[in-house]
Amino acid sequence: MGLFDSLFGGGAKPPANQYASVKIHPAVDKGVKPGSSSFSGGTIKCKCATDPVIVEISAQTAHNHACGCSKCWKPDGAIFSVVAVVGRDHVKVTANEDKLEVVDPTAAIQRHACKGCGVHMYGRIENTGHPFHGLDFVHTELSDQSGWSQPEFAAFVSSIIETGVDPSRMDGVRGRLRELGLEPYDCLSPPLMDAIATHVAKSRT
Ligand SMILES: N[C@@H](CCC(=O)N[C@@H](CSCO)C(=O)NCC(=O)O)C(=O)O
Ligand SMILES: [Zn+2]
Ligand SMILES: [Zn+2]
Repeated sequence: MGLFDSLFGGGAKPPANQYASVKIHPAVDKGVKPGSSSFSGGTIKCKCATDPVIVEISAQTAHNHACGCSKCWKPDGAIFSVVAVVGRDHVKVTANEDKLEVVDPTAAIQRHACKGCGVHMYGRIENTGHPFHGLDFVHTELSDQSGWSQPEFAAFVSSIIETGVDPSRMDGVRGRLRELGLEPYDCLSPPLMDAIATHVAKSRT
């Protein structure tokens, strides 16, 4: 055994990017880009080559995360979406609003999608009793600006199986998420789950 191994316990050290071949989403696959604390918003645009839908977001986003659920919009080939929240008063459609339709009016989050390209431009909660009422869900990868808040964790990870990922791939997926610093959870992160439970507890009293 060499000096290094005798000092540090021996055994092979795993490479830092052991799971780099596992693709999560183009916005994080090369590493998570930090947001900017001085950033205060910008615009997002759908993928239509002509007459794109444009949405102005006049604030920094929060709680950005990779989401494995079946309902959030994902770019082609991605197994996760990347989605953040922002106060609904800071979200304004500024071009081609007539191209938007609600994907599923019965869902808690009403996702307004472009009829031309299918991209979800914003998800809004209309139920005033919902813990996240007042927050809209947006995909900041649709923006040309940089500085948006960075993804912090991965939510609804087990849900990727519902949209076709083979269960045998889950160790690799969770391994890659951890390498990227996106702690994987099968629902939301503990602070968000606590916020939901606090809301429920208060609404019972
Ligand atoms: N296994 C389900 C989970 C769907 C789900 O509950 N998604 C969450 C998170 S979306 C953004 O983080 C949610 O709040 N959904 C409410 C809604 O979509 O209206 C699945 O994969 O479908
Ligand atoms: Zn479009
Ligand atoms: Zn989701």
